[in-house]
Amino acid sequence: MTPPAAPLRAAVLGSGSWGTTFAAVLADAGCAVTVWGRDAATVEEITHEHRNSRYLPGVELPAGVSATTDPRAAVAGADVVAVAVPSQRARDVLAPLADALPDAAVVVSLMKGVELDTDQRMSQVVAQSLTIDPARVAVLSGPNLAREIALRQPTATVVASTSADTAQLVARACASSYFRPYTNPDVVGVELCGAVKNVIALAVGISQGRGMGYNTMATVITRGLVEITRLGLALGADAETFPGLAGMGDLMATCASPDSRNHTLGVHIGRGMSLDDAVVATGGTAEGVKSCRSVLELATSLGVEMPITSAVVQVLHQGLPVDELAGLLLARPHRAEGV
Ligand SMILES: NC(=O)C1=CN([C@@H]2O[C@H](COP(=O)(O)OP(=O)(O)OC[C@H]3O[C@@H](n4cnc5c(N)ncnc54)[C@H](O)[C@@H]3O)[C@@H](O)[C@H]2O)C=CC1
Ligand SMILES: O=C(CO)COP(=O)(O)O
Repeated sequence: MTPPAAPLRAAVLGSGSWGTTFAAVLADAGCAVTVWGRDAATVEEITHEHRNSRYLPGVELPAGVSATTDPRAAVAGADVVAVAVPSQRARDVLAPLADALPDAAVVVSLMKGVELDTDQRMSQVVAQSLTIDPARVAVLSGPNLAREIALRQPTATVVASTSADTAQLVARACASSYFRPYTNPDVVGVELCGAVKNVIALAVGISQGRGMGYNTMATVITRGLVEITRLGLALGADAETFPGLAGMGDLMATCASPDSRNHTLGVHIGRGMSLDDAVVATGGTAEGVKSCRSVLELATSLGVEMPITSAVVQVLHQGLPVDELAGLLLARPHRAEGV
């Protein structure tokens, strides 16, 4: 009889809402998990009280999750390292760990952003800053609002990697009775879906903040998916990814849920709040605020048209009055539907 496989050891970098929730997912799937967090009080609370009251109030964490403020200790001996810090901070967090990462470890990005300045996707940032083969990197993305998962409500996700072995290892590490991973070799498509849906959720939030209803929401979501698809195809993604969990699935969850920070921030903007005030009122990381600019830059460099993304950039960063947004989009030349 073959002995049962040894439990995997996992590290999670980032003790915010998704990092802490994913640590619980990994523990429920049978991994021994260490979370790295910057904040000593949060680290203490996770380890000794099995809670993270700042980011996941009311949620009890599995006993198999402990935490440390030392990132090198967190990754020591890990088979799987998950990264859940704000995208724009990933490079600073990871680069000092390049010589601490175990040789056989795979790294999974949980982040949904595109780096400003370089316009790189997070899997590219991960591989570069840790100086590892991209085949050791995976991306996990899907309709995965942290709070629902922390309450163990069922959902599915996509684990993408250019290496089937890497994707399967990450899927094995996180699969449980409430969390179902599907693997996909299309890293570019899965990753773009996760980053750009945040921009579309901002646009939906803005329209709802202006009092618009479901027709507007459905129009923005549907044409938003067209924009995401257009950019993805220009970058070599697989067309089948976009109607899947990482594409349509995540768009639906993020654009519909009041738990989404991007959606919520958009509502504040739609109601007339300044960007600075909306960031504070929303709390947590709303990746679309920064990534809308890098996504638009990427699209422009490829000659890809992204009118909703462009309108969000204009409202958030270039002073376009919110009540001119709809007119701007609807005044565009008429065309045939489709990508
Ligand atoms: N919350 C969610 O439902 C989901 C979030 N994500 C993605 O996960 C990533 C992390 O998001 P959340 O955990 O939700 O954010 P969060 O705002 O809840 O937590 C962010 C964490 O990063 C830490 N942090 C902030 N600045 C930092 C810095 N300069 N250096 C190191 N750490 C820093 C904070 O202390 C905190 O622990 C984002 O890319 C987000 O798009 C993906 C799926 C679901
Ligand atoms: O990515 C998410 C759900 O899949 C979370 O969305 P927000 O980052 O907008 O909260």
